[in-house]
Order: sequence, then structure tokens, then C-alpha cells
Amino acid sequence: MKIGLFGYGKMGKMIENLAVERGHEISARIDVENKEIDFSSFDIAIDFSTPDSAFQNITSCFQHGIPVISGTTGWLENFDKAVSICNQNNTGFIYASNFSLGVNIFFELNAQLARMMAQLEQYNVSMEEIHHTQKVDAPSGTAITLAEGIMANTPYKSWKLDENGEDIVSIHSKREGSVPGTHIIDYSSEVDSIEIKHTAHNRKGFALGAVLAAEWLIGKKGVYTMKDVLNLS
Ligand SMILES: NC(=O)C1=CN([C@@H]2O[C@H](COP(=O)(O)OP(=O)(O)OC[C@H]3O[C@@H](n4cnc5c(N)ncnc54)[C@H](O)[C@@H]3O)[C@@H](O)[C@H]2O)C=CC1
Ligand SMILES: O=C(O)C1=N[C@H](C(=O)O)C[C@H](O)C1
Repeated sequence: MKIGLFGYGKMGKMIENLAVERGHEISARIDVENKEIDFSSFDIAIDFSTPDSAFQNITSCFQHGIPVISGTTGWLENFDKAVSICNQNNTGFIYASNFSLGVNIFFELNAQLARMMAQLEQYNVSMEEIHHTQKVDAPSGTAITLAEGIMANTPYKSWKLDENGEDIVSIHSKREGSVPGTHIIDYSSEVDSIEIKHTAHNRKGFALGAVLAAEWLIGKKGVYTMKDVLNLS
């Protein structure tokens, strides 16, 4: 597979290493210093760029018929538009706030726990996410996906950053050193607490998941999720 990398930062470089190990070629590296794009040089694009540039990167690929794997967070107000442009151009798209196998299992566990807690009014849910100090968006995309998983399975109606309230999933974002990504969900009552936690030890799991998603998507049309790739429930 010939891959075009959009964003050649921490994730772009890690994906390059893993993709080459798996026999793929990186035929384009697009970043702020290199914005010349030869769309005929790659079969699929993998975008780990910035919230401000992701939509433009992704949709310019669709307009050239190139399928896209997107891991960039913080641009989802334009997600539905991106999906329409993908479908208009009859190509393929997978977005995931987190590509790691562990977090995708954690998403399932979160939904299952939420279903069990849904009727227990004595418990109040909150979330903490911890990331490195270079992260530009808060809360993390993963925390938003987890909050949506809780809201889909309980009476909680919205999520908010650092705000408490009866119907609110309260998310607290911490930025510390070089932490790759930690997410903790806590249900607390007056008498006890239940916590589930995922800790990424490094970025390899995210990168491997993105390359596996690209291998799975190539040759397909339409919009998919990591649930499809990993065959989860
Ligand atoms: N979905 C997932 O599994 C994961 C998602 N992420 C997300 O991926 C994104 C990138 O993360 P990192 O690599 O850690 O950040 P990074 O800051 O190390 O890399 C981002 C790169 O994008 C480049 N960039 C800026 N404007 C650009 C443009 N117009 N076109 C192409 N590239 C451009 C920057 O120069 C930089 O090299 C973030 O949104 C982060 O939240 C990070 C890890 C896992
Ligand atoms: O910026 C990061 O580093 C990460 N971003 C993603 C997110 O916002 O959830 C995924 C992972 O937690 C690392």
C-alpha cells in the first residue's frame, strides 16, 4: 500500500515506522513545511495533523477519490460535512478518536458499565483525562467518545468541561509532562466508588490501529468505524 501521511509529527513518524515494518511505502509526507501534494502518489491517506487543518486535508483527499484514515481530534463540528463529501466522491473513510485496540475494548466496557449504572441514581459519574503538555485540544477526543457512550446508555444528557450538574457528565482535563493518554471514569456515591481506567504506555497502539484500519479500508467504499475493523459486537 502507498500511504500519504498528513501531519508528520509524533504520530505521523510512529505510523511511518510501523507501516514500513508491515511492508507499506510512505510516498508522501504533508506537513507545514511541505504542502505540495501529488494525489496520484498514494492509495490511501492517514491524517494525524491538527484540529485546524484536518477537515481541509481529509476533504481534499476525498475530492481526488482517495480514502482517508483520520485520527486527528478537535475538528468534529465538520464531521457530517466530511462524510457527505466522502460519499459524493464514492470513496472510503474511517475516523476514530482513538485507534488502539485497548481503548476500543474500553469503549465497550464503558457502555456496558453505563447500562448497569443507568438506574442507580445514588451514583454520580465523572471523568478525568490526562495527556502531555503539547496537546492542543481539551477534552480529548477519546473522553468525548466515552462521554457519548455514557449518554447513549444512561439519562445523562450532555458533557461539560469542569462543570457539575445532575444531567452532566463532568470531564476534567489535566496536562502533565509527556503522558501519552490516560482516561478514568468514576461512578461515586456517598458510600463507595467504581472506577475504570485505561492507560496508554506509549503511542504504538494508536499507530498500529491506524495502519490496521488503512489495510482494512483499502478497496472499500463508505464510512466505517473501528468497531467494523476490529469486529467488536
Ligand atoms: N485517534 C488516535 O488514536 C490519536 C489521535 N491523536 C491526535 O492526532 C493529532 C496529531 O497528534 P500528534 O502527532 O501527537 O501531534 P503533533 O503536534 O506531534 O503533530 C501534528 C503535525 O501536524 C502538522 N500540521 C500542522 N498543520 C498542518 C497541515 N495544514 N497539514 C498537514 N500537517 C500539518 C504539524 O506541523 C505537526 O507536525 C492530534 O489531534 C491528536 O489529538 C493522537 C494520538 C492518537
Ligand atoms: O493528543 C494525543 O496525544 C492523543 N489524542 C487522542 C485524543 O484526543 O483522545 C488520543 C490519545 O488519547 C492521544
